[in-house]
Amino acid sequence: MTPGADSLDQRFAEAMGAALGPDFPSDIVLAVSGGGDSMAMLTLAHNWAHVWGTRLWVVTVDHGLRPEAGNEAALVRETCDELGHPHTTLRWRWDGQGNLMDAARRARLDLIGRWRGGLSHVLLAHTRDDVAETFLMRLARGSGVDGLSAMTPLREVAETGATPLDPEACDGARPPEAAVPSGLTIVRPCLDMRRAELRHYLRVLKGRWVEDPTNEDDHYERARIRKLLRGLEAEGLGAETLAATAGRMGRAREALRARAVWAWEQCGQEGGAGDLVFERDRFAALERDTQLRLLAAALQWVASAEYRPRAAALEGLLERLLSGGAGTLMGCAARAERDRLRVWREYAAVAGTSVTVGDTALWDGRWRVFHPDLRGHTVQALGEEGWRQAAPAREAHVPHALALCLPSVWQGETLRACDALGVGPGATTTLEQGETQGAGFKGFLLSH
Ligand SMILES: Nc1ncnc2c1ncn2[C@@H]1O[C@H](COP(=O)(O)OP(=O)(O)OP(=O)(O)O)[C@@H](O)[C@H]1O
Repeated sequence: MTPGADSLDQRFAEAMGAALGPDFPSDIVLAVSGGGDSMAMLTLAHNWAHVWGTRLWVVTVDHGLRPEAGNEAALVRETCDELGHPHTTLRWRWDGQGNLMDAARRARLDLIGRWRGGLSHVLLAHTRDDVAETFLMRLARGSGVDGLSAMTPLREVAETGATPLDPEACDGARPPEAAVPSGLTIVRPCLDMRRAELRHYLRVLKGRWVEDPTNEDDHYERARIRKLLRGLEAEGLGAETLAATAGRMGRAREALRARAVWAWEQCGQEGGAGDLVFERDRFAALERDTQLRLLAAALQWVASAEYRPRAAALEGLLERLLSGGAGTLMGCAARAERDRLRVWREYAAVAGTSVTVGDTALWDGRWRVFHPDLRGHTVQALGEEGWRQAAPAREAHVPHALALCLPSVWQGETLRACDALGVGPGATTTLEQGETQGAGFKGFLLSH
């Protein structure tokens, strides 16, 4: 039996309470596409916010992918006007790069992150059906424990960077900036609800929503998976079972992650050039999953890469290291040294990349270079030429291969500074890998 509207309001309030704890933020962002799930969430959040005196900021991203997208944004706006919440439409256009659905999801979060001002919480309307579908999709792709883990009701996400939002892309109100910038937390209060329950809720309340035709279009993997799921449901392997399995995978992942963090504390260390070092004997004594997990995370951290390396390539590199060899993967170099294993950035992967001193952009996705005296000069890898020019002033003992990939400041052809080597005017280069924000490799391990 489908539960009635009251019980869904109750469950929503409980989910919010569990996710936020006793200190509710005064203002919250709601990402609403106009589809059934998020339109139901809008009504649930409206009822909830009314009780708690919370202000809701509703945002719709118009991906410009379908002619109806503008109408969907208009429907959300109308509903917000009726309910008395500010609504904003953010516009995005695909540049044709990468997988469209993936790019749209990324762009959505990025745009909302830049628009949100000082607000820290964004509500998404993922349901238990989404958990089951994602599980099936990942299963079909051959994912391991990490990929099969269920989404969580609360997730801190990577800082979206300081690129300002283009005012042309924003139609509507913008939340004010906070005195102290905060991280971004995604809240999924509908994660224990079924899509059918949310639609029923909207029908009972005579709420409106738009059915996205791509949800039934077999060109999209998501649509095919939904069909497959309906078939499996008929055979007794329903969304509930799959979602529960995904939940168990999440717990398994937590346990494996905790072991990797423990192992890192036992045998790992950050080097002085953005590299990572493991004590060879202790690393060799770890169980295979922990070794793979540490090596994968090390490569990801050093390369600032969003994705884990492919399993086969990772296994190959691990074998080479364990047998005393070396290799490269994902723009990183790794080698066994006398009593250590080291992973560092491969020079070839950063040669030619540059930012300007004082830019908000990080160099190589993780170095912040700030020199008040050298503003406007170029940041790039040290390379052979920099190594040669630095020779008279080189202080620190950084091996040649590692030094090549160090960020350094250039004025034309002349090396002006390289902090790790003690060259130039003072240490103002910091490792600030986006989402770990100074928490270092341990912070990265904890969040991956
Ligand atoms: N264009 C968009 N603008 C704002 N928020 C969005 C948009 N698309 C998705 N979202 C948010 O992300 C959540 C998950 O996105 P997904 O594409 O998986 O949604 P869905 O299952 O189709 O849900 P809905 O029926 O609400 O569109 C949505 O429930 C919604 O909160």
